[in-house]
Amino acid sequence: MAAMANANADAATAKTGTTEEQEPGTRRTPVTILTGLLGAGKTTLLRGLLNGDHGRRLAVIENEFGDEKGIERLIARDQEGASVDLEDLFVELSNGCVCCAVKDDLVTTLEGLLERSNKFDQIVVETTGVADPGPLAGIFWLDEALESRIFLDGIVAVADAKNLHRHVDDPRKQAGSGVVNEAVKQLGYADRIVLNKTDLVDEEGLEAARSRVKEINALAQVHETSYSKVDPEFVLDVRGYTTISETSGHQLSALQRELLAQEPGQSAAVSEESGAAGSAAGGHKHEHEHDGECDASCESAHGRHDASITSCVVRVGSLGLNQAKLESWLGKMLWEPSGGVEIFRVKGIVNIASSDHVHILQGVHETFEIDASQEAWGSKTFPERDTRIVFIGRNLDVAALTTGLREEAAE
Ligand SMILES: Nc1nc2c(ncn2[C@@H]2O[C@H](COP(=O)(O)OP(=O)(O)OP(=O)(O)O)[C@@H](O)[C@H]2O)c(=O)[nH]1
Repeated sequence: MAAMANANADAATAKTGTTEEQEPGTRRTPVTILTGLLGAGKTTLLRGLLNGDHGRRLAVIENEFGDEKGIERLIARDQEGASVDLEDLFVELSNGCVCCAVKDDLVTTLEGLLERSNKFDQIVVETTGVADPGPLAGIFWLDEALESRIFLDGIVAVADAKNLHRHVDDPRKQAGSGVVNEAVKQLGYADRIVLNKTDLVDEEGLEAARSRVKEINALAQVHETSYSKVDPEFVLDVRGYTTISETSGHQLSALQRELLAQEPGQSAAVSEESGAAGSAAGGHKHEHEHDGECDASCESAHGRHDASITSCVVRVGSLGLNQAKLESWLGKMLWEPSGGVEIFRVKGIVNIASSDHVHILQGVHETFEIDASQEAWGSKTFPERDTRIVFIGRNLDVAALTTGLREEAAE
């Protein structure tokens, strides 16, 4: 509990740019997105969290299937399981796309909920019925300028070790099949993966599940569980998207270690620790603008996917990059991808030629930001200028990404 209070105090401090004590009621509330296929163990995990002795008061927001086909109702439950009025927030989730029409509603409603109630320290959004957590992540990873009272803490995926292969390598959902593989996508977006139901597999089966998870997502920390028993901190204190000024030196070093642990140009091993990263206060995110309706790019976020989702790390050594060019290249990669490429998650340490400071790149779905950290190149943690970017996505071609970065983003 103490850790949480401190973390929130830090966040409030960073946001106002002062070291003053936070005003009561001004702290930002973390939002956790909980994803995973039916039966993987999400409810078991939630039950454990709601009954857990971690000191956080959780609001769980889940979809309630309504009478009308395709319409679900979001309800919140507090620690005692009592449902909390969400002002009849109805959201069309049937196609998994909440990125367009309901973005503002959802955020406003959650903020309203927080205004009215000091009952919650953290919100967990369970995404049953939403195959694709990407658009939700984009919604909750809000711009500092919005003065939002909520922030995205992390995406947690629960996977069933016994059935992982059956879902992830479903022959009906392979490359070129034109069918979305939700299981792969959920793992691809995750910051933390709870590899559950380990009691139902032998060591060989577990190893196979473990390595398949790592192939898909090299960045996420993975915890193997039976009955979703995890340390609450593992899923509730991810800080996966916090701004750099909210990020401790420890976390930044963790990100550095994480990136260093990855071999260039291939699917990488899962790191020991996941660091939070982001931008300095005052940085701004680059978002793909939608105009209220589901457009073609929105369609691509939930329409046709295959199972060719992996992670890779792109390195360009000491080559100095130009921030504007890098932003423009990333915008192109994220918003106008070609050749079947789709990037879910991007995270890295970047050498911007014009700056002495280590820059951090952070992106999810169609939103990204690059900003200076307080660390300078030449420090113990960052002795040499060196760019390392991890991409998680579909049809990634590490050679093409490296060439693109070299040719289009160099100073
Ligand atoms: N053997 C075994 N059973 C488990 C484990 N975790 C959960 N279960 C059981 O699996 C079933 C599904 O678990 P839930 O937690 O309801 O899964 P869920 O992801 O919430 O499922 P939906 O609500 O349908 O999306 C329940 O009967 C659980 O008791 C586990 O680690 N091992």
